[in-house]
Parts: sequence; C-alpha cells; structure tokens
Amino acid sequence: MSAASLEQRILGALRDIPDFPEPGVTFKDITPLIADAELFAEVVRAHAQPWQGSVDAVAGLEARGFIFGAAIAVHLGLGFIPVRKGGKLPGPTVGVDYALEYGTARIEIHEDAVAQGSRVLVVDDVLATGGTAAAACTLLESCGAVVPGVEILVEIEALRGRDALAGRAVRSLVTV
Ligand SMILES: O=P(O)(O)OC[C@H]1O[C@H](OP(=O)(O)OP(=O)(O)O)[C@H](O)[C@@H]1O
Ligand SMILES: Nc1ncnc2[nH]cnc12
Repeated sequence: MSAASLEQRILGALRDIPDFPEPGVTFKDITPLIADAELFAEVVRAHAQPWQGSVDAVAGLEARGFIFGAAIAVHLGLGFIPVRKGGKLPGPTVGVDYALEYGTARIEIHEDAVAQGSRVLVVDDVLATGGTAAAACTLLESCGAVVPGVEILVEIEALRGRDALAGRAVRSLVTV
C-alpha cells in the first residue's frame, strides 16, 4: 500500500464547517492541519521550495495567511510583511478596500513596508473569490513591489478566484 500523497493528507486535515460565518458558506477550517506538526512543516516546505533564492520578502494576509506566510518566510530566511485588516497597524499606512466571499473588508500595509523593486511572494490559506489576494497584490505593487507569485493552501475552484488574479502565477496545494 502506498503512502498518502501530501495533497491527500492536506485534504484529510481540512474540516468543513457548514453555514459559517453565514448561511450558505462552507468554511474550510485549517486548524486540524496546523495542529499536526509534521503536516504543517511539510506544507510550509511545499509552499517555500519553488521560491528558494528568487524572492526578497514574503507577505501574509491577516489572519490565517500570517500562520503560513510567517513560517514560509522563516523557512526561506526572509523577512515578513504583514498585510493587515484596516486600522490595526500603528504607523502611517496605505490600504485598499475589497470584497470577499462573505462581505467586504480593507487591508493595509505600512507605507515603508516594501523596498522599491523587491520581489514579494503573497501567501494566504484560502482562495475563494480572489478578492483578498488580488487586493493584496495591487496594494503591494502600488508600493513598488514586484509580485512574482501567490501561494495558496486551498483553492475553492467554484468561486473562480483565479479569474480575479488573471495573469498572475497562482499556485494552490489543493483544489476543492
Ligand atoms: O478569496 P476571497 O473571497 O477574498 O476569500 C479569501 C480570504 O478569506 C479569508 O480571510 P478572512 O477575511 O475571513 O480573514 P481571517 O483570515 O482573519 O479569518 C481567507 O483567509 C482569505 O484571506
Ligand atoms: N469558504 C471559506 N472557507 C474558509 N475561508 C474562506 N475565505 C473565503 N471563503 C472561505
């Protein structure tokens, strides 16, 4: 009997929560996956490996993108840029409003967070409508970053988030 693939193990470690945070949404809960130390480490390695030596910083999207993004940054020996929800960062910020599967939000970064021309990898856990990831790419680029790719753990194919990121290199470890 062959060992389960990383993809199968990720799928087995995600939990579907029906009608959260609102009726009609099936929430993909990553908490069982990150509770599994070995699987969490393998996921971080799988996200990071293709980017070794080719990016300058990693940006993670609050809040769940911080969990993976920060770990990927450490794995690659790079600094981390927190892309935060509106009103959370203490210094002068730049931000953008956007829509996601359930509602609207605002993301911000510190106005000096990006070194001009630096290559910044964008990381998040879930790609649904793509509103969040697209807003983050636009925001980082407006501050002088080059975004060579977007790393996603779970892509919800039916919501067509890739369409919002057309022309970008989007890699998801699993598709549901
Ligand atoms: O593709 P989209 O439709 O934009 O949705 C994806 C986003 O939604 C979730 O974040 P959420 O805003 O719920 O924040 P959280 O990580 O703080 O729970 C998820 O972590 C992504 O960031
Ligand atoms: N269905 C979903 N599950 C988890 N995070 C999400 N972000 C947007 N849609 C989501």
